[in-house]
Amino acid sequence: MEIRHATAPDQIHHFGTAELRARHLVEGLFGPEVDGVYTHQDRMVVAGVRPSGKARLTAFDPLRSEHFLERRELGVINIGETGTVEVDGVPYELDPKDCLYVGRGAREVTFERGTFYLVSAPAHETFPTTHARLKDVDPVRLGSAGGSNDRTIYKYIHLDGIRSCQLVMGVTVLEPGSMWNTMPCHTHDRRTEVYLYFDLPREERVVHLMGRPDETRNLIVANEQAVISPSWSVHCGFGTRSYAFVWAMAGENQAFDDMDQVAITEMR
Ligand SMILES: O=C(O)C(=O)C[C@H](O)C(=O)CO
Ligand SMILES: [Zn+2]
Repeated sequence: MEIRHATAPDQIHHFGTAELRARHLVEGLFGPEVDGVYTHQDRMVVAGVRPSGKARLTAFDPLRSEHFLERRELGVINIGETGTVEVDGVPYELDPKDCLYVGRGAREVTFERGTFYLVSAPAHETFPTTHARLKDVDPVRLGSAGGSNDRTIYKYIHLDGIRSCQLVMGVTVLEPGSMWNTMPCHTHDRRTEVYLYFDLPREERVVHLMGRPDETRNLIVANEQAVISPSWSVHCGFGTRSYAFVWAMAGENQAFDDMDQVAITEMR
């Protein structure tokens, strides 16, 4: 597991493309074993696995704990075909884009088939392990074809959905022909947010914008890559094709709407 330190807003104007990517872009998440990045931005763990047999969630060294979820909670989204996550002997069959929340204290978590994206944050309390299916979630339709941002937000882990200590997590799916996510954009100084882009054809890219609203930078992002956005950073993007993405947050509060909106005319 790779460790990444936090970035302060006054550092970003010194970054060239390579340093910006090294600090904020997460590539190569979906190997046969669970692996990923431990970021000091709100101490989130961003990981993934595309199991070839049965893959196990282990206690990586940066955690210094007996098992991964000893002091943490976990959100899992299946971005591939149907697969199984087993938690302490209980199997959960996740269809494409389904979510599983795993509460603090679970000891043995395994993955079979499917392609699983994992986000974890420190937890002070145990909430029940819960499976939520895409088809059972109330979709929130936003944007318009005219704005090239006609999209549907599926909120899974949030104050009115699956309860958690810190994690807030869901999936946004763009309609064919719509390219913009999260525009107009926002920051939320209370939370770090990580986007994982998926369902994007191999040759296509998302131009992801980050940085302070008045000093943005871009990352060119491929399918199944994630971007870590510090609390002070905007996070939005434009695809060369439609795509979906998983958004996940942790930090001070869990109010989804607690956003500091940025007018398009204020962006630089
Ligand atoms: O398409 C969108 O807009 C989003 O999905 C926005 C994210 O959910 C987000 O940034 C929440 O803070
Ligand atoms: Zn956000």
